Amino acid sequence: MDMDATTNPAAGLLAALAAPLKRVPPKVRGRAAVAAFAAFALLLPVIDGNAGDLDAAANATAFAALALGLNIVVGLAGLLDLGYAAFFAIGAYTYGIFASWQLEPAWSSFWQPFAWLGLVERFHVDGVPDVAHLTVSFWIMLPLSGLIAAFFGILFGAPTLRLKGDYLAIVTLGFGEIVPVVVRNTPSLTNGAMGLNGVQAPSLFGYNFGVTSTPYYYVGVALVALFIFVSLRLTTSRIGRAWMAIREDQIAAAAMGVNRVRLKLLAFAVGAGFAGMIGTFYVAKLQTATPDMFMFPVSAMILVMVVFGGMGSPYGVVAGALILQILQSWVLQDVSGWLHDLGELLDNDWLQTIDLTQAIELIFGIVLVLTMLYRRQGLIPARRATRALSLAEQTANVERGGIRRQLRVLAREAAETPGPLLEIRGLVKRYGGIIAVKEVDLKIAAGTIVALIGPNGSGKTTMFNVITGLDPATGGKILLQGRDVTGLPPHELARLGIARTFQNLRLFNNMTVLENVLVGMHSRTTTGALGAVLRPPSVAVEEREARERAIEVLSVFGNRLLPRLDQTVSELSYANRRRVEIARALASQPKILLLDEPAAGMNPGETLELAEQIRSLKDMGLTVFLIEHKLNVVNDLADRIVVLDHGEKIAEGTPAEVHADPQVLEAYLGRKAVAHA
Ligand SMILES: Nc1ncnc2c1ncn2[C@@H]1O[C@H](COP(=O)(O)OP(=O)(O)OP(=O)(O)O)[C@@H](O)[C@H]1O
Repeated sequence: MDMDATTNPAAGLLAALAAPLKRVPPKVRGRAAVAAFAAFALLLPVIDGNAGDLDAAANATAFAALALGLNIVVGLAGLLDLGYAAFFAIGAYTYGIFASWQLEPAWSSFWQPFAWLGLVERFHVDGVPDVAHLTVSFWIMLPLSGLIAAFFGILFGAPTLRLKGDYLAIVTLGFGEIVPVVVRNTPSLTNGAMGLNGVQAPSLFGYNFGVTSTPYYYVGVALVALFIFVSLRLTTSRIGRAWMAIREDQIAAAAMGVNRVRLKLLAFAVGAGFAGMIGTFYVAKLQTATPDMFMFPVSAMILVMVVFGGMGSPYGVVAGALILQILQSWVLQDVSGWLHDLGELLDNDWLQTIDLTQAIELIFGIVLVLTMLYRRQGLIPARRATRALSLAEQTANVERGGIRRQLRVLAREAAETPGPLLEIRGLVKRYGGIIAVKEVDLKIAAGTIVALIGPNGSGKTTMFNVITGLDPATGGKILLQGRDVTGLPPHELARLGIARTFQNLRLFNNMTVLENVLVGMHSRTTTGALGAVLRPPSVAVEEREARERAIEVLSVFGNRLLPRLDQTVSELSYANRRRVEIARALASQPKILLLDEPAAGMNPGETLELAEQIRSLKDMGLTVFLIEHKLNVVNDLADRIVVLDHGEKIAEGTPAEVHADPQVLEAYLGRKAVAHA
C-alpha cells in the first residue's frame, strides 16, 4: 500500500483522503453511510425528475424489500427456498382480486355493511342486475396480504420441516411452480393467463397515486426501511439467534432448547409476509398482474440478490438488490445503446442487434459465479473479522456469582427430590440389525459425577443421544426426577433440565462466543418475534440479563473465554471451542449435564484444568454424566463408573471396584491379555 502511495500520486491522494476516515470507529462510519444513503433515497425524486428513472427506482425498492424477506428464510434460518416468488404472487393476487373488477358478485343486502365500511361499491348498469364492486383500500390490504402470505408460508413450510439442503430446495421449487400454475388455471378468480385488469391505485388523504412513480417510490422506500428495521431487530434477538443456530446446526440447536418446528415455520411466515406485502405494493403500482410475473426466474433473481449482497446481512442484501437492479434497468440498457452506436459507426449489423437486457439471466448467473469465486460472504458480509484483543482484555478475569447461585438453587432442589435424579430402565436402542444399547439400567443420584466408559462402539454416545431425545429409544424408560420423559423432543428435554455437549463438537461456528452461550439460554428466555421487533422494556431487560448471565457462565472458565465474547467460534482454538460447548450447555441451567468426551483433543495441562472446572461444577451441586476415554480424568472425577460393552452394562461401581473387575479388563484388553496378566 505504502509503495503504491509513494510511487503513484493518485493512490497517495486517495490514501491521504481516506486516512481521517480510518480514524472514525466502524460503527460511526456505518451509521454515517446509512444516514447518507437514506438522505439520498429521500431526495432522489428531487435530484432526478426523470419519470423512467423513478419508475425503475420504485421497482428496485420492491426487489430490495423482497430480498430482505428471502434473507430471513435463507440468510438467517438457512432454509434454501427456491420458490419464494410464490408468496410475492399470493400478495399480488390478494390485493389484485380485492381491488379490481375481477369479482362482481350480484348485489344483495349481504354487501351493505361492507359498503358502509367503504370496502364495496354498489354498481349499477341499466338493464342488468346491480353488482358489488370490491374496493378494499390498499392500506388495509398491505398488512392483510402480508398475513395471508404468512399463512401460506406456514402451509408450504410445514411439509418441508424434515428436509434440508437439496431436498428442501426441490420441494420449495415445486411450490414456486405450483402457484403460478394454479393462478393460470383459476380464471374465475384470477382471470388466468390474461391477468388482472384495472387494479385500483392507492390513495392517501384524497390524493390518488394513479400512475405517477413518485408516491410508489416513497412507499417502496418506507417498506424497505421498515423491513431493514424488522430484520435488524430480529437478527439481534432471541429469535434471530435461534434461526442462526438452526442454520448452523439443527441438532445442536434442538439440544439447546430451540423448537425447530416452530422457528422454521416462523422464518417461513416472516419471509412470506414480507413478500406478500411487496406483492400488494407491486400490483398496485403496475395495476395489473399476470402469472408470468412470478415464475422461477424471479425467485432465482431474488436469491442471487441475497447471495451477492451477503446472506444474513440486511444492508448487504439491499445493496445487492439495488446494484443488480441498476445493472438491469440502466447499465445494460446504456451499454446496449453504446454497442448499437458503435455498430452504426463500424457498419456492423451484429453489434446493432445486441440487446444485453435480454441476457439478464446469463448476467445474473455470471454475477453469482463471480461472487462464489471471489467474495463468498457477499458485498457486505453479515459478520466482519473481529478486532484483536488488548492485553488488558486477555488478562481480564471477571468473577461473578449469579449463574453459580442459580445452579446451586437448582442443585439443591434436585437433591431434595427423593430418588435418583436420572433413572434409566431397560433402555434398548436398535439400528436395524445392530443393537447399540441393550437393556441398560442406571441410576444417577443428584450432585454426583457418573462416568460412562467402554471400548469404541460400545454404545455410549448412543445412550446420550437417546437420553437427550435426539434418537428415539426402541424400548425402556427414562425418568427425570421420577417423571417419565421417554420420547420427549430434545428442546423439551432441554427445558426440563437435560443439557449436553457433543463428542465431535457441534457449535454454531459462524456465531460469536456470546451468541452461542445465549442460544443455550433459549429455553430460559421468552421473547417472541413481536417482542423482538417492538422491544418493550421487558424484552430489553430480559436481553440484558441474559447477556449478564452469559458472561457469568463464561467466567467458569476464568479468562479463557471472557475476552473472546465477540469472536466467532470458528476463530477459537480447539480447547476453547470445547469450553464454549460446555458453557453453552451450562447456560441452559441444567439439572444434569451430559458431557461427551469433553477432554478429547486437549493436551495434559488443558485436561487437568478442565477436570478442575468439572469438579467445580460438582461443587456447585450440579449432576454430571460423563463419557471420557482418558481414564485418569475418569478416576479422578467420577463418584461412580458405568462400563458398557457391546451395548450392555457389564460393570458399575466406584473407580476402584470397576478397575478390579475382570470383565472390564477383558472388555478393554481382550481375553488373552487378561489371562497373561
Ligand atoms: N445412526 C446410527 N445408525 C446405525 N448404527 C449406529 C448409529 N449410531 C450408532 N450406531 C452403531 O451403534 C454402535 C454404538 O455406537 P456409539 O457411537 O454409541 O458408540 P460409542 O461407545 O460412543 O463409541 P466411541 O467411543 O467410538 O464414540 C456402533 O456399532 C455404531 O456403529
